[in-house]
Amino acid sequence: MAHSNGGATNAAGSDGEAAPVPRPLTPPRKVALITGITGQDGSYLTELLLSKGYEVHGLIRRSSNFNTQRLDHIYHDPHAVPSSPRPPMRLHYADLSDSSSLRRALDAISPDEVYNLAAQSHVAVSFEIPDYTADVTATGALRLLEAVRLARRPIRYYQAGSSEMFGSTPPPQSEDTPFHPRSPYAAAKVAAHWYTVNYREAYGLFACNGVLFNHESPRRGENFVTRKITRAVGRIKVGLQTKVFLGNLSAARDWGFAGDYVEAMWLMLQQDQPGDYVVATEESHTVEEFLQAAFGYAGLNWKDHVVIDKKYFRPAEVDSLKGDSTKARRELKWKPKVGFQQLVEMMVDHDIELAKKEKVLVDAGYRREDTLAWHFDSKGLFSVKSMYHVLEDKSERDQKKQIGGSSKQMEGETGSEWKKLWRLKYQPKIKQFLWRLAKNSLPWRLSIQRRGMQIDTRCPVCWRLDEDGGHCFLKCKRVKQCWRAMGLEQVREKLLRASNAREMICMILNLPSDAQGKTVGLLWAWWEARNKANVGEDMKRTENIVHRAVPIMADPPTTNENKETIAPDRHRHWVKPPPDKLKINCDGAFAKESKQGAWGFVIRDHEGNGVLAGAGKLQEVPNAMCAEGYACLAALEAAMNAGMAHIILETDSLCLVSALKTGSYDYSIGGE
Ligand SMILES: C[C@H]1O[C@H](OP(=O)(O)OP(=O)(O)OC[C@H]2O[C@@H](n3cnc4c(=O)[nH]c(N)nc43)[C@H](O)[C@@H]2O)[C@@H](O)[C@@H](O)C1=O
Repeated sequence: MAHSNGGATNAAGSDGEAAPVPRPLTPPRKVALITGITGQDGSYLTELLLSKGYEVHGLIRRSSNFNTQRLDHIYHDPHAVPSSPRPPMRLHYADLSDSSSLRRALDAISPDEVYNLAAQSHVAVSFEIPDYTADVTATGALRLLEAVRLARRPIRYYQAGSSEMFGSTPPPQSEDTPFHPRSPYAAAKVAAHWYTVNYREAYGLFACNGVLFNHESPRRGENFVTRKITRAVGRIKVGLQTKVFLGNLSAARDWGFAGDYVEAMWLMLQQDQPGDYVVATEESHTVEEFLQAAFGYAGLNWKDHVVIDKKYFRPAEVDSLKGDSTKARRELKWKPKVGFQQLVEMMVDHDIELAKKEKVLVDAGYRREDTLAWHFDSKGLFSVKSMYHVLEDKSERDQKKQIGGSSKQMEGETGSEWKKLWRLKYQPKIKQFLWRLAKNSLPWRLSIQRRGMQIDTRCPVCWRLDEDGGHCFLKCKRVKQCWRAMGLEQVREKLLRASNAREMICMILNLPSDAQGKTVGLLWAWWEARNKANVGEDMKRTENIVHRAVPIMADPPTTNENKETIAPDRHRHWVKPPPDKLKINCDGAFAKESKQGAWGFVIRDHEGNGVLAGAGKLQEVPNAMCAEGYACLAALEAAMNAGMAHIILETDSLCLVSALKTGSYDYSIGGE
């Protein structure tokens, strides 16, 4: 198909007289980016694009659990086959509520086509979390459009619209039918629709809206009515359940097969001109008719099993949807392949098979109520200690992957170097400095530039060469004078052989104590002097730096063994941890109305000095306990990453404390 604007085809300019331009034998494969790739439509679209030779990239949100089940059959962990060529499908972290993450993703992936399928897509849920729905579904689309507009190359954009936008406007609904949304979800989709039209008209973007009517499949989420029904049919058929609770049975929908609908999305982006298209089967059925078809196909009578529950009625309902997809059929040459009855049968067949597998487990003795279980403990009980070990294990494995497997261990690395570091008897700020040095996270000028800031990258001391860690501490003309003045030239030469900062710190930790003290003193004193020079002050003379290094290396152990560490009133005063331990205080907050929350933690040493802190926001939190739990998890993860082994965890959530200590959890807290 031809591309008038922003297509992936390369313009190979030729005026008839120019020498022929050598071309690759096979055209480069097109690159697509999909938001919402882990959903039903994302997985079908990924399969379709891969079958057409595309390289497919998906954006996923950072969250504490993975929900990539629908992609498991396609996705190959790049670590598992490190030598294979560029895998055709890859996942990246980004979030529709964060513009900068979208910009970075587009820069890194440089796609030809972007499919925006991500949304908070449950209509009933949107009444409970309206502003989150608006942020992701409407403003998220706007953020992505803006990123597409600012991208370095033309990109074709698809916006997933919804028949819900028609709301109370009577059927049949076509591209010319006015919108009358009946839920926060539908209103957000209308906004995203018009943002897309506006970016097309204002900036000439190749941007299309697909107004898709309900589309289902065996991959449909289990809280949408069709899948809820077919799951119930399967479980009732094999004897795992007897009743299913539903809301309004008279609502009518135009239900098609998701696998057919993703083809329409793709076709829209292959046209000469961008446009908006209704995608529908043009056949409408009520929820009751769906029930009849599904239960009837399984030889059951739905009336024996369905119970009406008011809780599933919505504050405002969309009564009747039936699409008119004439335009898509004419211009895209698209039509659905799977009809209503075939769709119902496909879903019921799938869910009966699924229920049979469940039954096997139940018959084998797994018949018990769902409980929270800690997978890493044989009894399923959670403990902070086991969590620490799990995280430590993971971090070890990740590091091995990064350095190419266990055979390439770094010099001196035994996995215990962090413990060694935190046990050193220097002041906490110096230990923290060493840790940041090992993690390459000190703000050398080259590092700042790599994070996107335009600055002069030359060393602020010698002004000759670019400043990175190696230059700053080992190679700068002036720092070499300090090493020599302290009689540490041999140590410097040894450190120069380290292949990275972490290896250098390992070497320092393994030095004899006298040389180690001098080295640490010098590094710290040099860093202090360099920081002053960096903000325009005069650079200190060598003898001043050496003079400053001496008290650091001679700093006595900062133990507090004789001081009282337990305050009389434990509930009112923060109690310092003992000298060989660090204390984590964490807390979570939760707003019931918005289901939003926040977490934070601070880690302090035995003198009360803050060593590490963190905080963040949470979306869609079901209850306060979850926010507390998240705070605890974030703090432990941070402590583990920093190699802090001896820690005390303190939280004000009695419920969490009791869950951690006993492994049981009071379910009534979340009201669920
Ligand atoms: C095109 C559009 O399609 C979907 O939105 P939806 O039409 O709301 O889909 P649904 O399966 O949640 O509801 C269909 C009808 O079924 C009624 N209904 C009765 N009893 C239950 C019930 O128990 N659960 C549910 N979920 N619905 C029930 C409910 O009141 C409604 O009238 C989303 O993909 C959306 O993202 C989208 O864009």
